[in-house]
Amino acid sequence: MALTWTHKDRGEIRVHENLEELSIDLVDYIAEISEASIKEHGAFCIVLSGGSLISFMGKLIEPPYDKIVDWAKWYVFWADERVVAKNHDDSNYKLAKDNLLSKVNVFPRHICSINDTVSAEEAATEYEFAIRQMVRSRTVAASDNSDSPRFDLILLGMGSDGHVASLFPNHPALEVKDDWVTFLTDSHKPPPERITFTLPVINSAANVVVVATGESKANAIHLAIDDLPLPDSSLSLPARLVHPSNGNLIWFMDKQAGSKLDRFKFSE
Ligand SMILES: O=C(O)[C@H](O)[C@@H](O)[C@H](O)[C@H](O)COP(=O)(O)O
Repeated sequence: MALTWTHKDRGEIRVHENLEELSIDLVDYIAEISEASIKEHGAFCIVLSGGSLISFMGKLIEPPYDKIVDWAKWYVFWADERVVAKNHDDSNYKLAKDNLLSKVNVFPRHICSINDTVSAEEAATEYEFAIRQMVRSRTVAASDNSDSPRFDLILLGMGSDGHVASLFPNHPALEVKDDWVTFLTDSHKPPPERITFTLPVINSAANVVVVATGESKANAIHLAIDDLPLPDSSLSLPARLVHPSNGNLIWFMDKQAGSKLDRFKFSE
């Protein structure tokens, strides 16, 4: 059974016994938000990331989800992408396509991925333009209080350095406010060229999920969730800057990633 609680300003925290339990809870949650979004506005705009997250979504292609999810209403985006060809093993698009999207009935025209034939800068500009068109046509909702899209669900992984999407500690991309999508040519993790959603876009979503597993994430999880002064500025821990202004934030983790949370220290 997951241990679940709500932190006063860091959202809901779900600590799972093991990865199997985490993955069942995650797909249940995705299916629930999908259904609610489709009921509310006729579409489900979901944003994916790379890394192990996609493997935790694997149960979506199995019964009962394969049949109960209304795949035809899904619109799929990425919070970040490596600027490589779509058939390259580093591509987040390829990862999701091979393991999820090719196995369910999402319409190819509802999949909004980057142009892999242009530079990182051009790919970021084109991707933002495509999303702006979808906000204009109301496929993607608009935020009520800022110039941002309001995605139904943004799914983020987290690195052991606390990076989310391709927003790395102390990188200038963290400070971009006016663009929805920005680009990097010096990513702290290879490959160096990437595009990423900016913080205002992440923080305008209706629901944001951060998934973190394994002991290597325990320190970053502790710093991102517990009330601690950070060693330097908050820009040193991107996950701490995930804070939806008018939406829900849920942290899905296993007990190894949660092992340094104050909650467990105090209950020992
Ligand atoms: O673009 C990338 O380099 C990865 O997608 C990366 O951002 C990943 O999401 C996190 O590092 C968490 O990855 P894991 O969940 O696999 O540890």
